[in-house]
Formats: sequence, C-alpha cells, structure tokens
Amino acid sequence: MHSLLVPVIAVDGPSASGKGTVAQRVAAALGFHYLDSGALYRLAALAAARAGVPWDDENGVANVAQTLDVKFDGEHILLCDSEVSTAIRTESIGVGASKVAALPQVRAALLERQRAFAQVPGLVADGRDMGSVVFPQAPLKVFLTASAGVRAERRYKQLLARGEEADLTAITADLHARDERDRARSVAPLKQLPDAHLLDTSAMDIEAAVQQILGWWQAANRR
Ligand SMILES: Nc1ncnc2c1ncn2[C@@H]1O[C@H](COP(=O)(O)OP(=O)(O)OP(=O)(O)O)[C@@H](O)[C@H]1O
Ligand SMILES: Nc1ccn([C@H]2C[C@H](O)[C@@H](COP(=O)(O)O)O2)c(=O)n1
Repeated sequence: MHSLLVPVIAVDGPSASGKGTVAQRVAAALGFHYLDSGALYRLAALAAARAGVPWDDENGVANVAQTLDVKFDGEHILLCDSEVSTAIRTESIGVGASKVAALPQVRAALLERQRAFAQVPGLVADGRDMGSVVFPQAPLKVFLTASAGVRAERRYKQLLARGEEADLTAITADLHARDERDRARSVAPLKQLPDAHLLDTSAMDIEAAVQQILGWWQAANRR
C-alpha cells in the first residue's frame, strides 16, 4: 500500500508533555507502528557531535542526517551498530537536537526517512511537525500538552526514576528555552493546528490520555 494511504495518528506537542509515552501505548493498543521523530533529531545531533561537526553547521549536519546509519529495534536504537538509546536522551543532546532541528536542510534530510515509517496497518507518530509537515494527510491529529510546571515536574521525576541527577530549577529553565526555540523557528515550528484535537493532560493520567485518543480514533473511523 502506498504510504499516503496508510492511516496515521499524528501526536505533536512540547517537550515532556507525554507524547512518547502516550503515543507508544496508543500504537500498542491498535497494533500500529510507532515513530519517535525526536529520536531522529537527537541522533543527528549525536552523530554530528561524534563526527566533530558543529551544531550550527547547516550543510555539515544535513550531510550527517542524510547519511545516518541507524536501526530501530524495539527499545534499542543503534547508530553505526552501537547502542545509543541512552546516549541520545541526555539533556545536552536534547539541546543539540533542538538546535539542529531549526536548520531547514536538516529537516529536509530527515523528511523521507520519517515518512517511510508509514507502513500497514498504521502508524502513530510523535514530534513537533507530524501533523503540519510530515503527515499532513493524517486522519487524526492531536496536540498533546500540559502546563510548563507539570511538564517540568514529570521530567524531574522521570530522570530521578532513571537514577540520574535532576535539578527542577534547571529542568524548568531548559523546558522554557526548548519550547521557545521549537515554537519560534521559521521552519516547521511547533504549533496547534486548527484541525488538531487539543489534549491537555495537566490534570489527566496516562491511561485517560490514551483512552481519549483511542476514542477520537474510533469516532474518526465511524464517519
Ligand atoms: N498524563 C500523564 N500523567 C502523568 N505522567 C505522565 C503523563 N504523561 C506522561 N507522563 C510522564 O511524563 C514523563 C515525560 O513523558 P514523555 O517522555 O513521554 O514525554 P515527551 O513529550 O515524549 O518528551 P520529549 O518530547 O522530551 O521526548 C514520563 O515519565 C511519563 O511517564
Ligand atoms: N518532529 C520533530 C521532533 C523533534 N524535534 C526537535 C525538537 C526537540 O527539541 C528535539 C528533541 O525532540 P524530543 O525527543 O524531545 O521530542 O527535536 C523537531 O523539531 N521536530
């Protein structure tokens, strides 16, 4: 089936809003594939750093992004056959990802790689521009968000649970800076689309968020 005909649920939203957690559970419930598009920007930032390419070198990072040797294998992410699933989740690589993601050539270099994830029976894709640029034809678009305070608290607890050091003040400042960069950039900025359902989980648990998206999906397919 042509990838344009594969059903896609696009889940966009700011950092630490719960996109990855919720999108993966929705994908599992429907038996759909899952795309963590942020991981690709993180991989581009990590691969560039390892190759000595500065994050503001647009041509250089785009070349790295175009030629990324990456494999997704369940929880494992391999870059040039070495495990990087933890290395791409550091705060420093998150900042780098947000910087390289503002470069138009880098976004262009990753576009077809993201679209290739659209395979039968369907795809749940999370990121910042899933509904606006990568899968504008998606029959269901969700803008998943939560207040900055709630998101910072969740990220803080997530890092502690992983056994990492965490400083709530620094996390809050980083979230604000990343939100600002992701919303203000000229290409594919993070924004709520007019045809996206707003899901504010500030006072909602993970299961309720998953059920809400599954409900919207059922409703969209009854039409
Ligand atoms: N509705 C919710 N209620 C409570 N905790 C939540 C909720 N949604 C997500 N979380 C928790 O918040 C943390 C951040 O979630 P997650 O990593 O999925 O966010 P994200 O939007 O994918 O982040 P990023 O964009 O930075 O990759 C996780 O520990 C997750 O379990
Ligand atoms: N579709 C996407 C996905 C991610 N980004 C950028 C913005 C984020 O700051 C960075 C890391 O993403 P995360 O893993 O935190 O979801 O990548 C983007 O611009 N477009």
